[in-house]
Amino acid sequence: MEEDSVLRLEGVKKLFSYKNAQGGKAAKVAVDDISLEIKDGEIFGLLGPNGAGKTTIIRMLTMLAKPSAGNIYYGQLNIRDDSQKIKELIGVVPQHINFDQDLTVGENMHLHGRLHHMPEKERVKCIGEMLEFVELSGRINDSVRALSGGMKRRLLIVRALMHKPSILFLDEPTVALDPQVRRRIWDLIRKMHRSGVTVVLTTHYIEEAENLCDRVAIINSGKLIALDTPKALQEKIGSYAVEWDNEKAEREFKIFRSKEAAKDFADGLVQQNVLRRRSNLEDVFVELTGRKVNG
Ligand SMILES: Nc1ncnc2c1ncn2[C@@H]1O[C@H](COP(=O)(O)OP(=O)(O)OP(=O)(O)O)[C@@H](O)[C@H]1O
Repeated sequence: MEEDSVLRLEGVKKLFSYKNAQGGKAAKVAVDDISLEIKDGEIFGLLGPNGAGKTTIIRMLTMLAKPSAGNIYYGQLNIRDDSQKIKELIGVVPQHINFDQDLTVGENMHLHGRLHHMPEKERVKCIGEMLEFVELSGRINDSVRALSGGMKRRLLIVRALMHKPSILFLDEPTVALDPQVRRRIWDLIRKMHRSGVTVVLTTHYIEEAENLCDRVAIINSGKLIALDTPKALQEKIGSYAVEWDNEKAEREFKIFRSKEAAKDFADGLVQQNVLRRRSNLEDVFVELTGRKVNG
């Protein structure tokens, strides 16, 4: 175990059993033997396409689902024996907004605080601070229904911070938000991170993983394909890319280790719309899996 590790997965597996169309028994391996460590103070990303197994991993880490095999440790604590203690350490931001829409902003926050056994005085103080943190102080008495999508998401994030967890999990924190609102959420995640929280998030947005994460685990079909800093992952496959349109007007690309090799290749191409650029995490994903993250 690494010294600065706060969370460790050892051979974690999740199998879902279900009935197939013929009424027979079938099983789906959603998470397949994943081992990794998350370090204190990092922003760690689980990147993969829809159905890769990211949500299932987060659900096991936050004890909403039990692993079929393997172990999960928070420091010395094990999710099987120490779930109560671990619940106090973690905050969870679900993928879907799950406020009580008939309650106000303040009432929803109080509800969450009561679930964590926070006394009223502490709740009032904390809610004031949290709403200020996300510039929603003026909305405390408004119905949650009246907030924009971006505001609801900011509120969802600070609600998960009320009991002062040291690790925050966010499942697709910016899904379905427009680019401007997405950037605002990124700023909020960075701000929380600067205040000392370790962040674990899932995403299928390449840009999100590249911009936000210190390290990224690439997940495909339940398996861990690669894990490193975005820069190191890019450098592993080669830092330079050339792309062009093929005969069917589809984009193709090739990766190179040197700028000169990329330039020579690009200069020799007769195809349309030739572009030279730096490689990115999408290229890493395609090189390693043969498929696109979002396609
Ligand atoms: N309760 C379940 N029963 C059967 N199969 C399931 C169940 N939950 C998830 N799966 C399957 O497990 C696989 C992984 O799903 P999961 O939701 O973890 O993926 P994901 O990477 O989070 O994708 P998304 O971003 O779409 O949520 C998928 O093939 C999914 O259909």
